Amino acid sequence: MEIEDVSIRYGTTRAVDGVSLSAAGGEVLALLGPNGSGKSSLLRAVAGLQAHGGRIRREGAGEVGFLPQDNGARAALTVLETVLLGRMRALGLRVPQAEVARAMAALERLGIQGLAGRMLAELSGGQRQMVFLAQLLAAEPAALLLDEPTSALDLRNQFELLALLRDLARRQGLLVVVAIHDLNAAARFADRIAVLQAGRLITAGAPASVLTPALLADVYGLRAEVVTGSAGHPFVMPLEALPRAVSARG
Ligand SMILES: Nc1ncnc2c1ncn2[C@@H]1O[C@H](COP(=O)(O)OP(=O)(O)OP(=O)(O)O)[C@@H](O)[C@H]1O
Repeated sequence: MEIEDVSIRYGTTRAVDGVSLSAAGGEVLALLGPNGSGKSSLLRAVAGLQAHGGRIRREGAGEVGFLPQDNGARAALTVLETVLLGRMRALGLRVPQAEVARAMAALERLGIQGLAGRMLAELSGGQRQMVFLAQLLAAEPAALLLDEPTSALDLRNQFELLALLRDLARRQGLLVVVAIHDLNAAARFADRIAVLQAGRLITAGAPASVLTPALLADVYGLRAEVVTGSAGHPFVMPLEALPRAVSARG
């Protein structure tokens, strides 16, 4: 995937400003940055859902799975498909067994096969988040664009999901681009980290080279220590919030 000089405006707001970035199948790229720094806008543009200046090229075939951030209805169904689902019982469940097995396998990968018969509306926020992830996985995409996929998940589910995504990247050559606020989760599971601030790409590279005290001060306004965790990944420990610099707010 090649993102070249991409800019996105909403009226007079410049949400993304001349971002260039490339990523390849087999890697997990984490998009970091403060609230309003342009992560979601950039992901939506890559997913083909957002008008933008510049160029975005995806090489190779294969579907792109996109998990949007908003917690509302996330089912990737058209209106017609949704209404047709209401006729499923009347029409008889004419989904081939192999497809049901594939869907169950996606649920099992996420450890939520036990939810298969439940109504979506009766699930918790985190359970729903996992269901929509299963929906993406079942489509066996070549690339996954995920906007804060772990925001509603407990610590264990966060860990398992990110580990699963990294495994899929490694074993199936999937490209995973994930916008995420948890710096330590990004450090643990991403091959590369790209940091946005006020729509601009500040830096991109290996977690250990990107997550420095200087960056945390400049971009997040935090005085922080960065230590090397036992797994060899950088681990960020915020110490205090620095006085807000007016120019640094998104
Ligand atoms: N539909 C919209 N109309 C107008 N402005 C928008 C719209 N969507 C986003 N913005 C603005 O564009 C900028 C970037 O927003 P975006 O959602 O891409 O940031 P983000 O990094 O994903 O933020 P967060 O971490 O809070 O999810 C912000 O200033 C935001 O207010």
